[in-house]
Order: sequence, then C-alpha cells, then structure tokens
Amino acid sequence: MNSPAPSEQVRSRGRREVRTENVDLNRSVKAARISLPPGPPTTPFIGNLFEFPKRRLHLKFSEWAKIYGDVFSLKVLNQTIIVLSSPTAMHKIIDVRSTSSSNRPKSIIADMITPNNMNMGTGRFEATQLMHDFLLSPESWFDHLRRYTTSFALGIIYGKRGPTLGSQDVMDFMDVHPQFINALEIGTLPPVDLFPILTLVPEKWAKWKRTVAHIKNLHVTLYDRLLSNVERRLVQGSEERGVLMEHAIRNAEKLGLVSREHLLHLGGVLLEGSDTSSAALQNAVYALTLYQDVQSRIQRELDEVVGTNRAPIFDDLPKLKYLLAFIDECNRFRPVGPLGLPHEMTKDEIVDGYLYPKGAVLFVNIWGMGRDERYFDQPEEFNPDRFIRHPFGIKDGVVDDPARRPNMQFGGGKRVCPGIVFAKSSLELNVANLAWAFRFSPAIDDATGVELTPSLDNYSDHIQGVTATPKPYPITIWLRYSSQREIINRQMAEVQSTLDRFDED
Ligand code: HEM
Repeated sequence: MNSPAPSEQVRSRGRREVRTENVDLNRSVKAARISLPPGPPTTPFIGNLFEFPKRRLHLKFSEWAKIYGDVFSLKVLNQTIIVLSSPTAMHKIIDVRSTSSSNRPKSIIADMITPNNMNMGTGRFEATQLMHDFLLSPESWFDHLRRYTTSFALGIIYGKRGPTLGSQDVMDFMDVHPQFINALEIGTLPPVDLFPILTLVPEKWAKWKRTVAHIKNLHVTLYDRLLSNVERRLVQGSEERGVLMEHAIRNAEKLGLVSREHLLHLGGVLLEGSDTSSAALQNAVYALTLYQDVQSRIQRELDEVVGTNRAPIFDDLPKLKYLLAFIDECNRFRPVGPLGLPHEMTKDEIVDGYLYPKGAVLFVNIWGMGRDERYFDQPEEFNPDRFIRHPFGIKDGVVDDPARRPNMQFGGGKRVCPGIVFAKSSLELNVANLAWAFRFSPAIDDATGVELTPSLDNYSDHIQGVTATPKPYPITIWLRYSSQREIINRQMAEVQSTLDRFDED
C-alpha cells in the first residue's frame, strides 16, 4: 500500500514550502498548488459522494488503500477526507503534527446528543465478580461482559459501580448506548453533517430530530443522576473514593469545567470506555470458542504458570506469553475500532509533498494496517504464533515499517486513548481468568443436534458503529475442574466487602 509519489514538480515545490517555516502556509499552499494525496477520481461538485461506502467504511477504505496507497484522499461534496493506512502515515500526521491534527470532526448528531462533547479501580475485584457471574449463569455470558465493563467504567468515573444486570445505571446505559452508536452510524439518520441545511427542518417533519432528542434525554437523565450522587457524597462529607468525578468537582475551576453541564458531559468517558472494552472481551471469547486448539494451548500454559489451586493474578501475566500473543492476534484480527475515532485538521500541513488541508477529516485505518500483506503472512488467518515469532506479528524476512509501535489501536497524538492502561490490564486479566476457569465450546442446536459454530469471519456478525461490536451468540461454557467452583466462590467472598463499598449511594 505504498503511496504513489506526487509529480516531481509538485513534490519539489512542496519540500521548498515546508522548509520556509515562518511563512504563511496557507498562502504558500495556494501559490504552489500543492495537491491532496491521490485517491479515486472525483465528479465535479459532488466528489466521491456516490462511491463513499454507506456502512463498514474500513472494508472499502482498505481496498482503496491497495490501489491509491498508504495515504489517499476522498472528497464528499466540499469535505476532504484523508485515510492513513500505515504506521508511518499515521505517525507523520497524527503523532508528529499532533497540534494541527487533534480536533475531532464535527458530528452534528453527536453534538446534539452530548452538547459539550467533553471526552477525556476496582478492576481486580470486578474481574473476580465476572468469573463468578459466568459460574452462576453462563448462558448470560455476553451480558455479563457488558455489565462488567459498564460497572468498571462507572467505578472509575463515579465511584459507584453497577453490581447486577438489573442495576438501574447498568440497565439505562445498556439501553441508551446502542441507540447512540446506531444514530452515529453513517446511513442510519439523514446526512446532516454533509447537508447542515437539514437541521433547519422543523421537528414535526424531521423524525430524526425526535430520535436525537430522545437519546439526548436518556443520556442527560443518566449522567445527571450519576453526577448528583457524587455531589451528594461530597456534601455529606462521605469518605472519598478516589475517582475521576470527585477530582473534577474539587478542581473544576482549575480544569476549566466552568458549568455543571461540563461536569455532566464528563460522563462521555463511560461511552468511550465501556463498549470498546466489552467488544474486545466478546471477541476474545468468540476466538477461544472458534479455535479450540488455540484454547487448549492457552489452558496448558495457564495450568503450568498458575496451576489449578488459585486463579490468575496480575503478576502471572508477563509469564503467559501465548495468552498475550492470543490477545494481540484478537486485536489485529478484529480490532474493536477499525478506523479509530476520526481527527480533524485545524490548519494546513504539507507532508511528503501532499497537502492535508485545514478542515480535512483523518481516518486511521487500523483494520487495513492489520491485514497489510507486505507485513503479515496470510492476514486472514487467525494465528497467535505470529506474535510469538515477532513482537508486532510481522512475517520473516521483511523490514518492518519503522513507525510501528505498541498500542496503535488506541490512536495517537494528543487524543490518544487515556484508558489504555485500564483497557489492556482489564482485557489481559479477564481473558486469563476466564480461560483458566472455563472451557468454551460451540452450542448445539437442540432441535437438530448440529453444532452452532460462531463466526468471526463474516463481518456482518458485528454491529457496526464507531466500535465494531460482535452480535450475541449462544455458546457452551463448562467449568474446567470441579475444584474451581470453590476457589471462585472463596475469592468472591474475599472481595465482596470491597465491592460493596462501591455499591453504596
Ligand atoms: C479495548 C479497549 C479500548 C480501545 C480499543 C480504545 C480505543 C480508543 C481510540 C482509538 C480512541 C481515539 C484515539 C484518537 O483519537 O487517536 C479512544 C479515545 C478515548 N478513549 Fe479509549 N479505547 C478503549 C478503552 C477505553 C477505556 C477503558 C476508557 C476509560 C476508562 C477509554 C477512554 C477513552 C476516552 C475518554 C477517549 C477520548 C480521548 C479524547 O478525545 O481526547 N477508552 N479510545
């Protein structure tokens, strides 16, 4: 997916412009007529409007990257979109030119739902409850994972977790979140970002406005209740729980959180943290179920390193090499954010002779990077061993892209995901716990006796939004050794009092 070089003339002009750092770049760009990165041919006025994919953008973007290169551009009406499909392409603009590339593009719908768009533990104990929940009601495994990540995020932000699937906060979040993600998906609602004039249509004729108002109302009600809870605890002088919202309220002025509305919208962290983490865990459970040999090998390693008399702990993780390789392969094979979160250019930049104009939307094509045949052997195969052989899973005999680094799926520059540490440690410990305690196998259809094999191959098995969330699927979950029941129950009893403190209002 190499970028075709721009014409020599343009390239040499581009280089000259970059060297004269103090000049007005906008003026220089006009004078030099520096071009956008290459891309599919455009039609006058509408650009690539008709070819622009309606759903699952990452699949089409990855196809185009093979034709037009690691950096290609699209035009949709007068909106420029630039897609970055290699670590070097991402590094040069998202990391190195972070000051100019860290805006989030405007999404009128997201803004209407979360007006200020302010985006910025109890993990070990929650992980024990997750194992315990799987033990008590394995058939609800999919929802247990969602409860766990929602509760974990609620704990980090508000210091009040959601102990059961029936907890009000968990139920409300699980109700509103899919509606929100669905509303943001291109094609669900009218394209108001492209045609802002649509926002002028009165609500009685614009059903989408009523949908958006409804989702906003659900969000505000939830965030208001959660914030009020923290405010009440602080007023009552209750012992602080060391969580994000207490810090934000105490330091509101210093942090520029000038109104209660700002605090209210810090709840957005819940959106970023919960769905991504549960999708990553759900993908891992699918992969364990689908690739039985891989599961057996993980379990042999767990038995050697951890044994069967206790559950895994954080200190075990560095020794679980195959398990960590499995998680890396899951992230490559089914990244939960196939295009990350889009960025927007706040000023013109020229990189390698191409223009990244102010206002352009940037997508980091994590999906395409993970299946780039220049670096990955048989990228459509699920094979954790590639990460045993090479830290980034790169095939033998090739020189890797020098800009590749760990955690690329968490974005870069100033907007890099602030939840990396939480997300990674939670994923690793929970996969270790679940694979240590349970055997996962495909469910059997009661009527036909046929195995219902879950599919990770068909991307339609994922609900596509900003996050690619797998759809629920029945599987069979067995306890590996009967002695583990007692160990899990005992560990749960040990952490219960700590968890209880985070259940109180
Ligand atoms: C597997 C789990 C996760 C993945 C793959 C993930 C990925 C990402 C990505 C790609 C971005 C955009 C970065 C960019 O624009 O360059 C992001 C932003 C963000 N993430 Fe995560 N994330 C995960 C878990 C979490 C968790 C657990 C939390 C919080 C507890 C969190 C909080 C956030 C926040 C607040 C932002 C917005 C940052 C900003 O706009 O400045 N994420 N995440």
